[in-house]
Amino acid sequence: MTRVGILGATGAVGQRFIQLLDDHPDFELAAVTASEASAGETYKEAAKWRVDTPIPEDVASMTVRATDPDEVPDDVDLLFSSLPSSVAERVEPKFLDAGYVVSSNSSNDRLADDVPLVIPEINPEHLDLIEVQRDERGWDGALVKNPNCSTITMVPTLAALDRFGIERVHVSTLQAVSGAGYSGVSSMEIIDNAIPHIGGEEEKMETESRKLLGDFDGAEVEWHGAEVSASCNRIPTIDGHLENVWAELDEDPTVAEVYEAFADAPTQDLYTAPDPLIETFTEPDRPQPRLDRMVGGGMAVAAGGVQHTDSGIQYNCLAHNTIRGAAGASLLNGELLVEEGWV
Ligand SMILES: NC(=O)C1=CN([C@@H]2O[C@H](COP(=O)(O)OP(=O)(O)OC[C@H]3O[C@@H](n4cnc5c(N)ncnc54)[C@H](OP(=O)(O)O)[C@@H]3O)[C@@H](O)[C@H]2O)C=CC1
Ligand SMILES: N[C@@H](CC(=O)OP(=O)(O)O)C(=O)O
Repeated sequence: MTRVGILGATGAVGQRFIQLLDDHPDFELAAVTASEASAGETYKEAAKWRVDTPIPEDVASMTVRATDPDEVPDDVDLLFSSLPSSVAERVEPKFLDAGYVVSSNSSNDRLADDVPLVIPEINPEHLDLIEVQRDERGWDGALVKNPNCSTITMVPTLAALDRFGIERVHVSTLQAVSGAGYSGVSSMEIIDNAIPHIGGEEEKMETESRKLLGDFDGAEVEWHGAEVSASCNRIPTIDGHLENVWAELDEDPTVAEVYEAFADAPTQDLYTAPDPLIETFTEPDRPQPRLDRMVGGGMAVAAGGVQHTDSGIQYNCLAHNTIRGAAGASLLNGELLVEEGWV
């Protein structure tokens, strides 16, 4: 068993970690941290539990610790981080200096040259950037990031299409309110409405996707050369980000060849990894958030509606933003870190 901890365990993503870690065959939850305001309380007292399964009994009675390396037991081998990025930026390096391996969902440092930004099925080899990171930063620990939830929804489909050569991508998103956290968008703002702006999200999709699809030569990642432009919108769904993608390719595949490429997407032999990675739908009105966000236990990407247009191949994709887009993504990176001997 690998003993794990969660930094920011009482939040929306932290709660998903707890749900996904319950009954995990290889990970044992040994520590939960949050802000000073929650430290010292039991988890049940500190967390405003919103997930649709009960708090596991053993977690409910755990004492929440302050988010400080001195508060976390030394025998914890792996930490998952779901702190606000402004906090993570300040706090994660302290854990890395103290020798912890951190699989983080927070957006700080995702684009740093020496930080692996990883989707295990797509670019597991980027994990070897840890060697470069340790040389450059002098850390005994290691920092690995998963991408933004909208980015991770689209990138597996782009990786599949890259066999035809991706030149240019346009994407328009319809993102669920849970992506902004429980108090992120007020009901008066979002009911009967759509908001055509999510701060920083477009830039994240445009940059993180190119790093994820880039080539790693053992020393650095050369970003993919495709042009990516994104337009991000908030809509009143609870979970599941739906995206309309236009991909301009070097080759001109048939619709059937595109579906075949999606169905061939690689998988990983890891506990939380779905198989297949991409569930395909040939019905023109799928995928839909309410119907399809739980494909592969919330860890798969749903894709469908493939057609030829004057702007290239057009299709729709969808993933669960707090599972594949957040806690599940970090958890899967943790499983890869263990599998590859970094923990
Ligand atoms: N919600 C989502 O769908 C997604 C979120 N993310 C990212 O994941 C991260 C967490 O998001 P989310 O769970 O929604 O956020 P929440 O605000 O729900 O939770 C934040 C967590 O961090 C803790 N925390 C806050 N301030 C501090 C501090 N100063 N020191 C230590 N701990 C602190 C909170 O503890 P306390 O309860 O004591 O305040 C809580 O446990 C963010 O970086 C977010 O951008 C990424 C993808 C999707
Ligand atoms: N911005 C995303 C959620 C999020 O927090 O993303 P990131 O992990 O890049 O901070 C959304 O609103 O749906």
